[in-house]
Amino acid sequence: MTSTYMIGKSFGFSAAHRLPGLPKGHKCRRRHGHNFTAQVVLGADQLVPPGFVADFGDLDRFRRYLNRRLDHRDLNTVLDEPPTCENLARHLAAWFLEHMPAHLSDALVRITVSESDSSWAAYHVPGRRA
Ligand SMILES: Nc1nc2c(c(=O)[nH]1)N=C([C@H](O)[C@H](O)COP(=O)(O)OP(=O)(O)OP(=O)(O)O)CN2
Ligand SMILES: [Zn+2]
Repeated sequence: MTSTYMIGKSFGFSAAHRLPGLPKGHKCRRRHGHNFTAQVVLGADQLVPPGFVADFGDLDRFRRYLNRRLDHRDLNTVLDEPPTCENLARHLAAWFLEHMPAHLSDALVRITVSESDSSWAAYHVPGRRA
C-alpha cells in the first residue's frame, strides 16, 4: 500500500566487516571498514499535529541502537549472516519493527543501508510501499 506522505532520516555509523563466501581474491573477503549510513523511511496517509508523519526526534531510540550495537564494531560478530548492506538493512528493519513504539513501527516503509555515496541496498517491509 502506498503512503501519501513520506519522511526519511539518516544515521551514520562506522564499522568493520568482511564478506565470506565471495570468490578467493575478492577484496571484500578481507576485513575492512566503511562509514555506513542507515536511512529510515516512514509513510502515512494522515499527518499528526503540527503536520508530521512522525517527529524526527522520536527516532532517537533507533540512533541509540546503532551507536550501542553497531558503531565501531565488527559487524560479523553482530549479525548471524554475512553483513552485506542487504542483510544489514533487513536486520535493522526487524529490530525497528520489534523495538520501536507502534506509531513508528507501523509507519516503517523501508530501511536503506549505504556503504558509500555510490552503493546502497534497501529492505522494504512487505506490503508497505513508497
Ligand atoms: N550487493 C552488494 N554488493 C556488495 C556489497 C554489499 O553489501 N551488497 N558489499 C561489498 C563490500 O562491502 C565492499 O567493501 C564494497 O564494494 P564496492 O562498492 O565494490 O567497492 P568500493 O567501496 O571500493 O567502491 P568503488 O566504487 O569501487 O570505489 C561488495 N559488494
Ligand atoms: Zn565492505
